[in-house]
Amino acid sequence: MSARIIDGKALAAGIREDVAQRAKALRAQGITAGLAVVLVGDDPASHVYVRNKAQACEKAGLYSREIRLAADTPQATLLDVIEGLNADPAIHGILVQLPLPAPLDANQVIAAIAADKDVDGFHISNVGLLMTGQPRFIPCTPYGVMKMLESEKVVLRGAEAVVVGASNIVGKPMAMLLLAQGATVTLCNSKTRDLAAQTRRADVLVVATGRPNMIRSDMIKPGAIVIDVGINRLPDGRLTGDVAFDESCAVAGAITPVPGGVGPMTIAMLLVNTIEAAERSLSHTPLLD
Ligand SMILES: Nc1nc(=O)c2c([nH]1)NC[C@@H]1CN(c3ccc(C(=O)N[C@@H](CCC(=O)O)C(=O)O)cc3)C=[N+]21
Repeated sequence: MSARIIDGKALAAGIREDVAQRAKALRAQGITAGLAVVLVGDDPASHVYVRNKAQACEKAGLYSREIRLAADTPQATLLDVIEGLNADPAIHGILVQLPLPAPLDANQVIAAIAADKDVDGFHISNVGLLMTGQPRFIPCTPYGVMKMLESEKVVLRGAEAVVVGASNIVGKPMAMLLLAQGATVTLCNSKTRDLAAQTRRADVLVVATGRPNMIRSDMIKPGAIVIDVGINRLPDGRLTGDVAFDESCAVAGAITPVPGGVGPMTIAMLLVNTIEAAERSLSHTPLLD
């Protein structure tokens, strides 16, 4: 038996096509949806993601603006940049690439982003809305994972879902989304006593730890749906996930590859959130005074 490979790249392409249609309809009403990406410092991996995001915007007919700042940019300067984007009518979505170089305070920076332009869904008001079942912006990676599960017609109601990794960006919102669909959710962290005992119970296993190949085939329930959020660059330059892919294919029912799995979906959902923000701006245009 060999697992179905969930093609994130193909699914993302379809979603981006849909965004392109919506962008075209908005342009007909005089609005070009705009995304600002703020990149502080010169981490080479971050540059690759930022370039991918800009390309995806361009292909879908969105305006994108890149703001590159030096690694030693003061906190106050970064906050000023965000204030400017908050007030800029050409910008509907703002993304500040994380992690920020030390000693910048990411929590304070995220809090400064206008909640209705927070297309990452990281602002506490958006986190609170998600947690209480009134989502405004759903964080892109877990949102993309839900779209993959939907496309696979995975039944979440009553399913055992295990999420490994409890970050604000992936694990915690992932758990909330699975719970909202009726799954029984276990959220594991680096202190979990017997991780394998947890993962082996999972009908749906989502892994976001940043540790290459930490999930081995003997930690997977036969037939399980395995979603690998990890993107790790090995010393030889290749990318690998948090799940040992080849051996896990023999056990899982379906599995996402790396690359070509969750990564492209993250970018697609960023475009979805941006077009959503632009559409909302149309219906909430303040009256001139
Ligand atoms: N505020 C913020 N929001 C983010 O969404 C965010 C962030 N900060 N910081 C960094 C991470 C990482 N991230 C990726 C997005 C797409 C791919 C992607 O498209 N990956 C391709 C391969 C890319 C390659 O070849 O390196 C794939 O998996 O097939 C990867 C990583 C978004 N992030």
